[in-house]
Amino acid sequence: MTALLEVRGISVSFDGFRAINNLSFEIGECELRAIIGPNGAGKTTFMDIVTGKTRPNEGQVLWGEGSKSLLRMNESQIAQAGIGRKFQRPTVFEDQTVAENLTMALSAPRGPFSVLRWRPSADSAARVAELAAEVGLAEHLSRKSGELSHGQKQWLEIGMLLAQDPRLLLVDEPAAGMTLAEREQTTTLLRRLSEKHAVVVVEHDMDFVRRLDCKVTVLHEGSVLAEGSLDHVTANPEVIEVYLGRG
Ligand SMILES: Nc1ncnc2c1ncn2[C@@H]1O[C@H](COP(=O)(O)OP(=O)(O)OP(=O)(O)O)[C@@H](O)[C@H]1O
Repeated sequence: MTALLEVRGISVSFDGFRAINNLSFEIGECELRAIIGPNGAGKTTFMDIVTGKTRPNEGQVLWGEGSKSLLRMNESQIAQAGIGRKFQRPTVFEDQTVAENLTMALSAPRGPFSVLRWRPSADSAARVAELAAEVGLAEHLSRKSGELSHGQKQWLEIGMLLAQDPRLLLVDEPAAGMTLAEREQTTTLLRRLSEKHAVVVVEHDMDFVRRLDCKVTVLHEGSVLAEGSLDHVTANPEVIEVYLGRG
């Protein structure tokens, strides 16, 4: 399998503290992966490096068929290359409807100036309806986003990311603040998305990770401690020691 994203031996230090320490990671096209690890393991810093927010001191971050170096691109170039990131807190425009938020997201790849000239078309309306259906919001297109539940806002934001047609989606702690029913719908959504996109989910909630039913990467002190099925990694004594033993 050729990797879609390949991270080789990255390290980053903040004031002499090694937050990421010789970390290597690979994900293939249409693969679903969960990243777990205790607080401070380096999960957020890892995503910051992939999306260009933080530059590593060492290592390589390679993308796509041509193994292009993401380290030569800025954050917006990386997003346009096909990496979408969803932060933990939803950042939808609360005064706009679901349809308006999705429509704005569709216009985004055309760049900041073209957004001003961009006008919704029949095609874009169809795409907005398709995106809403994909994230379970087909019935809510005309609702103000501020009226949605926390989980629905998270799905809307995922829909907004999908509008840019990313090849890789990075999703940070989606389960936080969700009801059990919303968490279950979110695992179903993420599994379905991974049929067409690579998806990396950083998550603390073990029941959520179990339902994702995918390969798990355990980070600890900025390195990969274990990798494999959830049952495999949770049987690893080192993982139990550093991670599960504290929970
Ligand atoms: N900009 C920064 N300056 C200094 N230290 C930082 C910076 N960013 C992260 N760190 C440190 O790097 C380590 C890794 O942090 P990171 O946020 O990546 O961990 P995490 O696995 O995402 O943790 P959590 O599960 O709590 O979100 C932590 O010890 C953190 O304090």
